[in-house]
Amino acid sequence: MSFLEMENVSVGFGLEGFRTEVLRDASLSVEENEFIAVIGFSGSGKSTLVSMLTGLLRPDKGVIKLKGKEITRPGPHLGIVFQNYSLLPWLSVYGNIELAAKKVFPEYSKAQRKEHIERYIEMVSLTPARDKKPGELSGGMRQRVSLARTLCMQPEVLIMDEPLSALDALTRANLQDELVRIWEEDKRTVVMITNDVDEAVLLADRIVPLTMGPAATLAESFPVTLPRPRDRTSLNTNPEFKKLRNEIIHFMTAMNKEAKMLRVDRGLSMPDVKPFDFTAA
Ligand SMILES: Nc1ncnc2c1ncn2[C@@H]1O[C@H](COP(=O)(O)OP(=O)(O)OP(=O)(O)O)[C@@H](O)[C@H]1O
Repeated sequence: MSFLEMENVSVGFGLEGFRTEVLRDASLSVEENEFIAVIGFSGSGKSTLVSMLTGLLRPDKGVIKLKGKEITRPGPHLGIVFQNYSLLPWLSVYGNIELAAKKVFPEYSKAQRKEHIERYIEMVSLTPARDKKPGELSGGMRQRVSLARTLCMQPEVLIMDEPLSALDALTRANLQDELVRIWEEDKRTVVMITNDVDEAVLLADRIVPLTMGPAATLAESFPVTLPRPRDRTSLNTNPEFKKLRNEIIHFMTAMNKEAKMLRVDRGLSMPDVKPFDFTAA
C-alpha cells in the first residue's frame, strides 16, 4: 500500500444526458516523501484532480486513500497551494500565516505559536518582510507567504496547483530552487501540477502525464533519476536531462495529436440538406 493511493477514479460534471466525464479510471500511487509532478495540457482536468486529492470533490467512481484511509473531505493534513495566492490583504505576512497556525494548533501557547510561525517565515526567506501586507509584496513573495501558510499546518501531503504559473520567468526559476531547498529541509509528500516540462524534471522524482480530456487519465509515469541536488545551469547540457525532456515532450505532443484526430472522428455528422432556391418560383 502506498502513502497516497488513487484507484480507478472517474469524475464528471453535468446532468444525465449532458454529462462530461473529465477523468476516467485515473490511478496514482505516491510513496511517502516522494515529489510527484503531474503534467497536462490546459483543460485536461488538472484542477479537477487537485480538488479530488484535497477532498474538495468526491469521485463518482473509484477511491482516493491517504495511509489506507479514504479521503472524504478537506483538512489541514492535505495542504494546498493555488496559483493565485489568496491572501487576506489587510493582514501582514505574519498575520496571514498566524490565521492558519491558530486554526490547526489551537493548543499552542502564544510563544510557541510565534516560534512556529517565525520558523516558516524564515523557511521561505521572508523574515525581513514579516510585517508587510500582501499589497506591498511582489508576486513571488506573495507565493512564498502562501507556501509558508500551507507548510505551517504541517500537512501530510502538499498539493500544489500550478503554483508558479503566474510568475515571470526569473522569479519562477528562483522559486523553483527555493521549493527544492524547502522540500529537502522539510521533507513531505508532494503532488505538484504543472504545465512546464523543464520545471517537472528539475523538481520531481517522477512525472505523471495527464492525457487529453474529456475522459482524461493518468498515464504511465516517467521516473527522474537525475541525482540531487540538481543544478539548473548544468542540467541544460546534461544528456540524461535532455533525453528525458525530449521523451516527455514527444509523449505529450503525440497524445495531443491523437486526441485531435479522435475529436475529428467523433465529429458531427451533418444532415444531407439540399439548398432550396426561393428566387426560382
Ligand atoms: N464545476 C464544473 N462544472 C462543469 N464543468 C467543469 C467544472 N469544473 C471543471 N469543469 C470542466 O472540466 C474540464 C477540466 O477542467 P479543469 O479546470 O480541471 O482543467 P485544467 O487542466 O485545470 O485546466 P487549466 O489548465 O486551463 O486550468 C474542463 O472542460 C472544464 O470546463
